[in-house]
Amino acid sequence: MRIVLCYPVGKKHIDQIQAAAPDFEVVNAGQERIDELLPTADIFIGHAKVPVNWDRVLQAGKLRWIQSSAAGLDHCLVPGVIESDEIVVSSASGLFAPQVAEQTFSLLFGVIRRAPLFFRAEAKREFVRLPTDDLRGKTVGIVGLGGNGRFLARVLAPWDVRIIATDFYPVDCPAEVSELWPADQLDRLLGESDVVILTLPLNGDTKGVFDAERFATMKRGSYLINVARGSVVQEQALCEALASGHLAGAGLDVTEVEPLPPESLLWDDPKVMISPHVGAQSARRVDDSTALAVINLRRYQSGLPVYNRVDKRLGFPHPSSVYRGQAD
Ligand SMILES: NC(=O)c1ccc[n+]([C@@H]2O[C@H](COP(=O)([O-])OP(=O)(O)OC[C@H]3O[C@@H](n4cnc5c(N)ncnc54)[C@H](O)[C@@H]3O)[C@@H](O)[C@H]2O)c1
Ligand SMILES: O=C(O)[C@H](O)CO
Repeated sequence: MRIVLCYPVGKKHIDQIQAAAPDFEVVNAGQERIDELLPTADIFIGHAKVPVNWDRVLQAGKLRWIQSSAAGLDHCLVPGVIESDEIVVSSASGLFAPQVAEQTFSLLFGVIRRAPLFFRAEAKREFVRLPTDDLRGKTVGIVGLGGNGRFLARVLAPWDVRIIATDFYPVDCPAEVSELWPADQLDRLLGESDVVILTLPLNGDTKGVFDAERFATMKRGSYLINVARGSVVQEQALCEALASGHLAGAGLDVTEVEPLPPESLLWDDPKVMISPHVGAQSARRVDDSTALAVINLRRYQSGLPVYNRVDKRLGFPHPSSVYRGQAD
């Protein structure tokens, strides 16, 4: 039986996985050999950034479990995997919440404190003083109160903001959140928020949901921060909402196409701050992904349900499955 890995593991991580699954052969495919080796895997741990021939994987009929090293599963939830009764999929939901919050803060404060304009002036050695906005007292709407959204709510609270949120499972409202509504109350959230932060998954229901109508529903002068997936937003509509002045700014860690094409209007807009999908990045990312994989490997082999098991049609875990650092 074979475990195929595809994330930037070192010897330490491979040893940890091997120790947790002594009956398995552990093979580190990396991005270079993932397409070739995935059909031979019983278990896949990782995150393929390169195209994979999933038909070949499904025809081989070996794969039983995917432990993603990413929170977003859009890379592996192809129709054959979704329809399979045999393949379990679990995610890294919430695992990178502190880093995603740091990235959200740098975009959020960057945009409201006009960092893109100041950086442009700085590059020209110009000392340009312009009025800036501030966060205190504003209403922040978090769309998707999972691992990332909840962490953000906690760390935003000291700014005396009113935090409202929507979630697919609107249960267990944290103390920092004034109102938690079901996902279908998105327009209500948009109409009340000065800052909207996207922390929801990309799936059939959420693709392109931020269209011209949604932007028109947002408050005039509000900000959009997207640290989820670029395709949740229709970028043309976003550009128009910014150009008309309806939106005061946007901070984007993710874009519809990555890398963002050179011709995109977003590059030139001084109200926009862009980062190259680095929200989950940190030196400890691989350690954290491996720690969850090891916990789940032990559970999987003992017949216990793995943490962060996703509903494959939705692409995210039920709250009861979420790993919150429980001791095993
Ligand atoms: N920028 C980055 O580097 C980065 C890093 C991690 C995650 N992400 C993205 O952010 C998403 C969230 O990450 P997470 O770790 O918090 O995942 P998570 O699974 O813990 O949280 C997602 C939450 O969104 C909710 N949700 C689902 N559909 C919704 C809808 N239509 N409206 C409102 N809420 C909805 C779910 O119920 C869940 O609580 C991931 O799916 C991934 O695509 C991006
Ligand atoms: O989903 C995630 O974990 C990040 O976006 C990296 O893929």
